[in-house]
Amino acid sequence: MSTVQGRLRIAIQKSGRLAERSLDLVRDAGLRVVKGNNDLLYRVENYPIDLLRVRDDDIPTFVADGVCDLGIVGENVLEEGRNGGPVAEVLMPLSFGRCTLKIAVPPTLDYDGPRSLEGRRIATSYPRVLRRYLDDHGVKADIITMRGAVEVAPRLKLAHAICDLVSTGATLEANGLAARETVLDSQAVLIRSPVAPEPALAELLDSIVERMAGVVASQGAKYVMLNAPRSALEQITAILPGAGAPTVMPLSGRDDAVAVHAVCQEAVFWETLERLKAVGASAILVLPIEKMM
Ligand SMILES: Nc1ncnc2c1ncn2[C@@H]1O[C@H](COP(=O)(O)OP(=O)(O)OP(=O)(O)O)[C@@H](O)[C@H]1O
Ligand SMILES: O=P(O)(O)OC[C@H]1O[C@H](OP(=O)(O)OP(=O)(O)O)[C@H](O)[C@@H]1O
Ligand SMILES: [Mg+2]
Repeated sequence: MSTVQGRLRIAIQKSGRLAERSLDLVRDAGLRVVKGNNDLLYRVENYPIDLLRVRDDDIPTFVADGVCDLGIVGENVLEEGRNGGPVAEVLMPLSFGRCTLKIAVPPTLDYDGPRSLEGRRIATSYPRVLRRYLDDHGVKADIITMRGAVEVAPRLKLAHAICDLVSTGATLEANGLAARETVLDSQAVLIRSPVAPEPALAELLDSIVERMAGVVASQGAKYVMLNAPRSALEQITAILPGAGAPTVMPLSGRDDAVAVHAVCQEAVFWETLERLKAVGASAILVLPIEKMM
């Protein structure tokens, strides 16, 4: 049973790359968050829920141990936290905090695949994930663990290579390093404790998870309305991304044309609209979707 009587707890990053989007997700799920006088704990005023704001490294353990019922954390941190102890269940990817853990090297290192790392020193904040990668590739190398500023290690002659998170690649470029191997693709995920909440809170927990799933599913989803020649209906349905079966309605005074309404689960690009027009669609309207259950 969860350690806090009468209230659920959600662990989110206090400050950093995931902090704002995590709070947005919680708010979009209908939780009214109020800042207390305690910076560590925010309260939710319309449900018995608290938000625990911590360093992201602590989130997997808090959730695995049942100190928190849910948590939002990067897959990279979750993987690094695996130590044979209890694990949190990954409920869903959240489509933010996307980055890739990569091995990068300076131009002075003659690189020809992971074997080139044999006997070298590699600096990283993810020693466990890197060790697993090296073992999988049969490479023996020394790992130097650094908390931050990993990218300066080769310049300081602390290491021959680094293994660090990359998103735009600007940090690597600024430090004259080139990405060579992908160790892990990562994004933020929602995790759930293996420790059940107290029975009175179980239903609330499930409904919060379901709401968050709805918020994530509606991100990027669009409601598309258009008029189409009846004869082009099949082509139009095929072009609409992730639309399933659209609603088709008659247009008054027109036997040859219909109105089509569809929820598109995947991104609708300008190219999509151009292709729709090319097969005869007109009066195309694309609306954002707020929530989806
Ligand atoms: N450049 C990036 N682009 C997108 N997501 C990133 C990037 N760098 C990191 N992330 C993701 O955001 C998470 C948090 O990154 P941040 O830099 O805020 O971590 P931190 O410095 O370890 O923070 P904390 O103080 O909470 O320990 C990372 O673990 C990763 O999942
Ligand atoms: O490929 P880029 O877009 O340049 O992003 C990569 C950088 O982002 C992260 O650090 P962050 O900026 O979060 O700072 P930190 O090192 O203090 O965590 C990561 O550790 C890299 O240094
Ligand atoms: Mg951290």
